[in-house]
Amino acid sequence: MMSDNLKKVDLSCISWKVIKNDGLDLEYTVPIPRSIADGILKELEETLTFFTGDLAKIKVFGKIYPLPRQQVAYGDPGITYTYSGITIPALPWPEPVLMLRDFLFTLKGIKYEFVLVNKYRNGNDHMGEHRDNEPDLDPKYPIASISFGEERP
Ligand SMILES: O=C(O)CCC(=O)C(=O)O
Repeated sequence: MMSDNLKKVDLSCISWKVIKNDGLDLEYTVPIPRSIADGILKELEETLTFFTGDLAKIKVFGKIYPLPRQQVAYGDPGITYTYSGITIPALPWPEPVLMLRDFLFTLKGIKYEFVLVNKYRNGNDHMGEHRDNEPDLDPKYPIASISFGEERP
């Protein structure tokens, strides 16, 4: 399994960059070598299936829209996440997503209990500008984001 290779990532080479601004406190790094990252993306593509039906719709100012991206959520049993007028259930962790959770624990010492996966199929899929200020999020813990695939221009 390609995600097993995360255990081989040399953590001593990782350098973090920091961006601090009004209301922004961000640390970022590119810790996964391209060859490993591409394999993990392939494994994710082969493993994950995305929400359909009502779970693939959002409500903005009372109006219902189809999501302009694909989405699925995983987490510990019983967790749900409510945002933009929908409540999504956490499905059981698939193996490659668990490996990424373990990788984040190794990197930051935080054991995340939930993940929202967003897939942007092409240049039309997107995520609007937003604040992650949902009541379900615990402000004591930072949000972690891992991106795979193409760079956006
Ligand atoms: O896909 C991304 O990295 C952005 C995700 C995001 O902003 C969110 O899920 O709230």
